[in-house]
Amino acid sequence: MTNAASDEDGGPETSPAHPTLSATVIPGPIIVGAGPSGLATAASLHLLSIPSVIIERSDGIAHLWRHQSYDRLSLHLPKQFCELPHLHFPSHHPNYPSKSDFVSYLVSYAHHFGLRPLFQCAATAARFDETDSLWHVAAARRWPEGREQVVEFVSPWLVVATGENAEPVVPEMKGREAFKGGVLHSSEYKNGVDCKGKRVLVVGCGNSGMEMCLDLCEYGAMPFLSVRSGVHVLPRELLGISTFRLAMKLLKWLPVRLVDKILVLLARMVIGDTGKYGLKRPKIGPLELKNATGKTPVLDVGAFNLIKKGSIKIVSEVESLTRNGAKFADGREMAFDSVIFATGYRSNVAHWLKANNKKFRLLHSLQDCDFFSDDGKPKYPFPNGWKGENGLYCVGFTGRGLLGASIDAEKVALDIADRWKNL
Ligand SMILES: Cc1cc2nc3c(=O)[nH]c(=O)nc-3n(C[C@H](O)[C@H](O)[C@H](O)COP(=O)(O)OP(=O)(O)OC[C@H]3O[C@@H](n4cnc5c(N)ncnc54)[C@H](O)[C@@H]3O)c2cc1C
Ligand SMILES: NC(=O)C1=CN([C@@H]2O[C@H](COP(=O)(O)OP(=O)(O)OC[C@H]3O[C@@H](n4cnc5c(N)ncnc54)[C@H](OP(=O)(O)O)[C@@H]3O)[C@@H](O)[C@H]2O)C=CC1
Ligand SMILES: O=C(O)C(=O)Cc1c[nH]c2ccccc12
Repeated sequence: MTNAASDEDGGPETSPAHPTLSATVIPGPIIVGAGPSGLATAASLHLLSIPSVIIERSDGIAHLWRHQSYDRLSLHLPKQFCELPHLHFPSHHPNYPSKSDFVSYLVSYAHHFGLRPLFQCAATAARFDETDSLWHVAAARRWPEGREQVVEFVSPWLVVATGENAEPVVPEMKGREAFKGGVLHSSEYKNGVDCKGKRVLVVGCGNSGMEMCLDLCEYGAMPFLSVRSGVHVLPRELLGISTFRLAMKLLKWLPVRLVDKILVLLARMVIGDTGKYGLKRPKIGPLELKNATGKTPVLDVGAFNLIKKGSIKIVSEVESLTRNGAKFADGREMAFDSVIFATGYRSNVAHWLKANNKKFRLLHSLQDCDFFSDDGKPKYPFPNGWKGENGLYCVGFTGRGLLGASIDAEKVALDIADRWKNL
């Protein structure tokens, strides 16, 4: 077994830096997060014979996929672009695996590489101690009988794999307390079974917002999609092949701006002028925008057609919620039964990686951590955001989905292996 903390094997050792806190010295890297990124890193390390410990706040692997996504979710990219290093998807999985296919792939992946994360174990504070040159990660661990304990893990390496989508973002909105209907974030939406005949306002037109509107229509609800700024809508398939695959092929020969022009032109031929229906395209092309800001184009699986038919109604930015509904930036006011915020997610790194927390740094006169910005993402864009100083690594913050996470994971494992040999 390569992936278990030494407290399960031989009893904890006490760190000299914190005599009051019982600390577990990890014989390899500490990986925070058992999503695809953490699992991919641990598997890649395992193949290099390096043990690691994954700590995960949830009760199992891939929390986002098991608990924070809607029922109809499937991958928008073909499986070849979503697989983790060293293990293919089973051949019987469809080209675009469903959520449950993906979860079962991740479960087999963890099993295949003998990965056994410590569950119900949330990193609450991590810092590099210059006196012992080690990372100290404090975590809140909940035991099966419900007892909670603060534990500490100590290692020369810390791999941050908590994801770009760690916490739902719900914007503060005037009138929210007055609204008497239901309010959800997209991470809580499962399906539209309770929404038949209801007027539902969906705020945010990324992939989640668009696909929930499609789902709501199929359940007989009346969705209204609030759009704040531009968005690129591309059909999931163009010319009979996956749009993403086509883009990857074209990028081998052509610069990104030209590929973007081709994609937008083809999309216009296939689905028409999205701007005419209230979904204006940003000036920057879809791939260039994704690379620069992480903003993902919508890979449409049917919502746009319903927008054209008028089954999904586009409305402008929400100005405020009211007792019965919402007021919009264009002055209109409408009644709604419920509101779903499909307003995205954020990283939580700034809350627990203390070298990145300005207040903590000032209080303890710690050096500035140059690696993460205040939004909890690495300052250096792909492909340079995976390695910090003093054995700090970061996997899955490239703004490039699962493919980016896999690339990071392999780099991190090789780099740690290099240092491992020289210990
Ligand atoms: C609805 C949805 C669909 C998506 N579909 C695709 C797709 O089809 N293709 C694609 O390439 N990408 C997709 N993405 C992007 C997505 O970010 C990745 O697919 C993937 O889940 C990222 O993996 P990750 O391990 O980096 O992060 P996550 O999957 O978010 O995993 C991070 C893990 O860290 C844990 N964690 C967080 N904080 C702590 C803490 N303090 N202590 C301990 N554990 C912690 C979380 O519980 C979680 O299990 C999608 C994202 C969303 C939201
Ligand atoms: N099957 C798949 O592959 C799926 C993949 N995903 C992925 O998950 C990630 C998250 O997607 P998603 O949940 O859609 O989030 P996104 O971050 O992609 O989109 C958020 C949307 O909410 C809007 N928004 C944010 N804040 C506000 C605000 N204060 N007021 C009004 N509008 C606001 C944004 O508008 P603006 O542009 O103006 O900021 C944007 O339209 C993405 O990478 C996405 O591709 C999601 C669903 C399915
Ligand atoms: O769905 C996501 O969040 C992804 O990040 C997948 C993805 C990575 N690179 C892209 C480029 C265009 C569209 C989707 C993706």
